[in-house]
Amino acid sequence: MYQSNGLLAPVILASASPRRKELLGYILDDFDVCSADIDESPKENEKPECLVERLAESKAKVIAKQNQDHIVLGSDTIVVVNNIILGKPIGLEHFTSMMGLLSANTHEVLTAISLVYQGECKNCVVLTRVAMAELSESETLRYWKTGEPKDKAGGYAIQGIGGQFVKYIEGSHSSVIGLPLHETKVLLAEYEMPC
Ligand SMILES: Cc1cn([C@H]2C[C@H](O)[C@@H](COP(=O)(O)OP(=O)(O)OP(=O)(O)O)O2)c(=O)[nH]c1=O
Repeated sequence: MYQSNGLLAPVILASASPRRKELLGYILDDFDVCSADIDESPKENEKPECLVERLAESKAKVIAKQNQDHIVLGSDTIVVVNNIILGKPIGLEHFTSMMGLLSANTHEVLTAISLVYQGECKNCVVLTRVAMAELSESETLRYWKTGEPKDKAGGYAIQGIGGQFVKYIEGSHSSVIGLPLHETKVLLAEYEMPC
């Protein structure tokens, strides 16, 4: 069968994130999207890199179960600061405490990608360091009211209003937004059709 992406099988992005869909569109001509609902809570004493990889793989596996003839891509992003894992803020209080940890500090953003095809998994975890400026209480409240923080790991979006709080990054910008483009391209290339 001819594949427009030049891969062995069609691709499904196992995600509800519009940002991941947009990013994957930069490297693939054609793919389907299907959101994978999984329990994202960490296990006791689970290391951040293990958690993020497990979640990306779980998302891919849930969708792969019904789509054995597709390459399924799952991804997950978490923020880690002072050894504390930050997911998405569940309310203003939670968000304020997150910003307290991130303000005038450096944190890590971990994004895992997982490709599942015919029962086989290929995973990759990408780490990016982000240095944040100091945020005042009023700035924090104003930012919360924009609505941007609520569906973002660590409560901010580097690609949006939150970009003004980022002093510098070391690593992959696309990974912070949710899908490391270079690493995704490299992993997908392992499924290229032979010429
Ligand atoms: C730090 C940061 C995170 N994010 C986003 C990326 C992820 O979409 C989100 C983290 O939540 P995830 O649970 O990784 O992903 P999701 O719930 O958005 O989508 P799905 O599980 O269906 O794939 O935070 C940004 O968009 N910008 C940022 O600067």
